[in-house]
Amino acid sequence: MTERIRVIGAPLDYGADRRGVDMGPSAIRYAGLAAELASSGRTSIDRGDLSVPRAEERDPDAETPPNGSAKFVKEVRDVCERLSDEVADTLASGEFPLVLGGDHSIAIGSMQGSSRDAEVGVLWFDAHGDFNTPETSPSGNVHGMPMAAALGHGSFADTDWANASIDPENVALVGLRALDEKERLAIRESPVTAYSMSDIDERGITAVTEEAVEVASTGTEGVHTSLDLDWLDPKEAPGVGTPVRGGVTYREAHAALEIVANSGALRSLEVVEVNPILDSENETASLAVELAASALGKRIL
Ligand SMILES: NC(=[NH2+])NCCC[C@H](N)C(=O)O
Ligand SMILES: [Mn+2]
Ligand SMILES: [Mn+2]
Repeated sequence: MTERIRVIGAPLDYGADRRGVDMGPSAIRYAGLAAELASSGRTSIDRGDLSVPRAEERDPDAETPPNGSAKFVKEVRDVCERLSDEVADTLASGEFPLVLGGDHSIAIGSMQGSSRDAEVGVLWFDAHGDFNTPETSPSGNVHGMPMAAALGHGSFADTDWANASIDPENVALVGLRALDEKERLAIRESPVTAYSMSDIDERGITAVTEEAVEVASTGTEGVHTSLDLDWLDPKEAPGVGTPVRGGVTYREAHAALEIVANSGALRSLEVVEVNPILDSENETASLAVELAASALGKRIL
């Protein structure tokens, strides 16, 4: 991996209930992203943040979405369309897209942009499946829907902004431990491969991640990796909006992302759900920086 990294901030918080995740990109930069990328032997350029309308400027009509079950879908769509273009442009310029969230709904734009001109698989490191549709979601929050959106499930089937050309056979979800009832059924019925925390307990992080990389990369031109910081145990990553105990440890997370780097298949990366308001002295943002560096080739020796 020698391409220059293009850092793209997507300070979106319309997909989640808890405010503050819009400050994620700043917190991640403040935690030393540029220096860490440089110390990984990578050159990078920071394109700043995509503009996101402030909550205070929200269109009051947008709070009542047409189907009543995906909140602020208009705002999410607007940002995801611009993010998709930026990611596609980055790849077309021969650069590597590193997207900083923002809540996880931005993954809809990242996945669409990354898969626009290539067969792409997805590695999804998350406590959650994010496999709800507007029809199944108990919360209406779009950050619980991006994987289903990219695969064109439910009412996302009729949209052109959400649907990405990703084969579910090349999707691997890793570290699941909090699923809603209908979401769980949808994952079981889908051809995606899902590894729960129980699989990690039984087989270890190395075996699970190696297999997940295989699933995501076989027959593709590269893999988009989406890292939700709530994948880690809340003791390591307290600054997230939807913490779930029983997550992976600090070392397991690094081990997994080093395997991703070693595969040589990484095409685009995003780190999401860092919420500095809920964090303790920016430690979750620092973790996001470290883990991004591991995924991008940083090694101890
Ligand atoms: N990206 C996330 N943190 N997603 C959490 C989703 C939580 C829950 N499953 C929901 O759909 O509302
Ligand atoms: Mn999550
Ligand atoms: Mn998520």
